[in-house]
Amino acid sequence: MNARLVLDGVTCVRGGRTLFEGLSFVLDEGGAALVTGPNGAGKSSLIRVAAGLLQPVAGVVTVEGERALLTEAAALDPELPVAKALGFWSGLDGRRDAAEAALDAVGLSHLAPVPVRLLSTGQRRRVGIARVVASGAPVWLLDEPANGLDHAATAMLGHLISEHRLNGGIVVVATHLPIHIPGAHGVVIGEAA
Ligand SMILES: Nc1ncnc2c1ncn2[C@@H]1O[C@H](COP(=O)(O)OP(=O)(O)OP(=O)(O)O)[C@@H](O)[C@H]1O
Repeated sequence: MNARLVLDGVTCVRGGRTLFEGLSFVLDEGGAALVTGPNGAGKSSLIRVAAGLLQPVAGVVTVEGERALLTEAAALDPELPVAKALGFWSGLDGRRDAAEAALDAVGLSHLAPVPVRLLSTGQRRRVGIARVVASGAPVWLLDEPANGLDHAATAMLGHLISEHRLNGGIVVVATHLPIHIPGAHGVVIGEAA
């Protein structure tokens, strides 16, 4: 996988408050960053900056490779069966066949025919993770990926992240839950106001 993510002197201001200032790090193939900090510190904002959805007031974000974003909003049609909702996205990515394998990777093949609206919180999050896996994108940007996951599903997430990195992918994880990501670059965002 050809992947690289560089933040160079990035400063983010929201609602008139500086969330982080002059933040720099480089992730090459197989690299990971673990973003931690209290509620409201700016973890989600950093993910959005890395995704190109939020413009920093200073600094530059450089990305090589496609990005896949996981946020609270699963962006899955609630009325569609899980397999179809997932297939919609992987189809857009030109990888329709990847949906089935990704659903299997998160242990939810049995839910393929079930409408998204009937999923539990943790199941919905796992389908969101499957969407990231199915995308084939080398740069994963995961905002609170372990929210709603039980112990086994959190372990599964750790395994998927390890596998992705072994394949040369990059992962940025913002979390307030303990997730062990070996060798991850630690990014601690300052105290909440
Ligand atoms: N659209 C916005 N306009 C102005 N301020 C915003 C906006 N979105 C978020 N903020 C503020 O930016 C700050 C950082 O929010 P962010 O969601 O990045 O924090 P976080 O570290 O992810 O928090 P949490 O752990 O609670 O999810 C908060 O004070 C929040 O109120």
